Amino acid sequence: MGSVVESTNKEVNGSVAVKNPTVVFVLGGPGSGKGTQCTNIVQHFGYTHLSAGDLLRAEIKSGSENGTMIQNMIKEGKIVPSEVTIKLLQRAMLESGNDKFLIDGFPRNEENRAAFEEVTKIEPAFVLFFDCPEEEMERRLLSRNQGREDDNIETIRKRFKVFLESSLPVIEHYTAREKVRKIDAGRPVEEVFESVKAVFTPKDEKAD
Ligand SMILES: Nc1ncnc2c1ncn2[C@@H]1O[C@H](COP(=O)(O)OP(=O)(O)O)[C@@H](O)[C@H]1O
Ligand SMILES: Nc1ccn([C@H]2C[C@H](O)[C@@H](COP(=O)(O)OP(=O)(O)O)O2)c(=O)n1
Ligand SMILES: [Mg+2]
Repeated sequence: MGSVVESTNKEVNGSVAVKNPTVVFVLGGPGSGKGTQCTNIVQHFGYTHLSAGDLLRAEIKSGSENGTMIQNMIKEGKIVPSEVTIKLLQRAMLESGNDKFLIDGFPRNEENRAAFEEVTKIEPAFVLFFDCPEEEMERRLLSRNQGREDDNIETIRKRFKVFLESSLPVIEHYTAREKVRKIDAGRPVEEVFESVKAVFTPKDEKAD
């Protein structure tokens, strides 16, 4: 017997998908603090955190047939074809049993964005954008110490270039649709989270 959420799931393009999920895209440059703030949001607001980068790294570790391709692209700071990433996101959404998701680090380019919309028919509730100076992001990435193959200065420079050229246009797309909630992410973690909380708290629950 499935859970309540599973029993109301629907078919999209031949595969089962979560019915009417709430999706928030969490975007920002590498090292802007997406993962850190998502952990805080999960604790306070009951979302499931899905990091596209974490899902891709788990896919490499699992020894899947796409593993080598994903690993090479991540090392080069390039963006993996959306077909691969969207399948991982869809599977994780279903497995979570939840219907509220923070999708962290996706969509990272126009191809990601258009394909997700086409395949899932999901429109994000809003887009949380962590805006952080590049020098600060570089400092954070060089001291992240998670043993990531892409946290070296050569790959970091490539990732910054991809962010400016490919990811910022996605943020502009949603800005034009009034979906972007921009946060000054260059401040200490707790201060950034105060601003994040204000975005997630319904207006009628806010103190005057
Ligand atoms: N506001 C902040 N100030 C200082 N360091 C931060 C802040 N937010 C995150 N960090 C640190 O910076 C590094 C990158 O943060 P992370 O959340 O992994 O960013 P992203 O997912 O956007 O790459 C981590 O080591 C994290 O602990
Ligand atoms: N939508 C995505 C997200 C990440 N990737 C790949 C390419 C990115 O440079 C790496 C790392 O992404 P991740 O979000 O974990 O990196 P940051 O948290 O921003 O430092 O994964 C991707 O190909 N497509
Ligand atoms: Mg991250």
